[in-house]
Amino acid sequence: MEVEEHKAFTLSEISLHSSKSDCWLLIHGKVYDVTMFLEDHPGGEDVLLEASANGDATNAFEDVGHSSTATSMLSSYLIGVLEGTSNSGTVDTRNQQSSKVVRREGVGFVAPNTIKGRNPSSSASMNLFEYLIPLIIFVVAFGTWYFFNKTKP
Ligand code: HEM
Repeated sequence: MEVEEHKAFTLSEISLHSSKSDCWLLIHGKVYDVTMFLEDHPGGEDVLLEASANGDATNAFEDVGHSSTATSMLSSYLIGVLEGTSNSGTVDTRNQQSSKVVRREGVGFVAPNTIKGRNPSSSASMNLFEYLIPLIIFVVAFGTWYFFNKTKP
């Protein structure tokens, strides 16, 4: 579909589509229908539904640090633009977003960029702790077992 054919939607109209059976996202002034993508999204459907309900999903999308593959996938879900936006979608409505946090079931509220492995500066130290702590536990447990078995009469 050519860009010129895209419909213009108002913010209130876009906000009506934030359910599992009908989910739209507003990213960089463009409107995407991600209903069919919910189940396939590597980050899970909850974050998409949450971002959809929050109004403008631009920050949520950008904060995750999506790959260029993810960004290029956007065009396949494009259905229109935000009213008052040029078709290049340059408007920035991010300040209208009610919240910058996303909810993952059972985990409470976490900022998208704190999700494991997505922040390159913290991922190195995260990995170190992930492996170091179990290793220390294992060494202590083995040492204790060895000590008691060796000192047995
Ligand atoms: C149409 C919009 C979207 C598309 C096409 C998309 C696509 C993708 C893709 C392909 C990945 C895999 C990693 C990568 O290639 O970057 C991903 C990961 C992720 N996405 Fe999205 N995404 C979209 C919107 C969003 C939004 C609005 C959020 C809100 C927070 C989000 C949150 C995440 C998270 C948290 C991950 C990381 C999963 C993990 O590594 O554990 N995505 N997304």
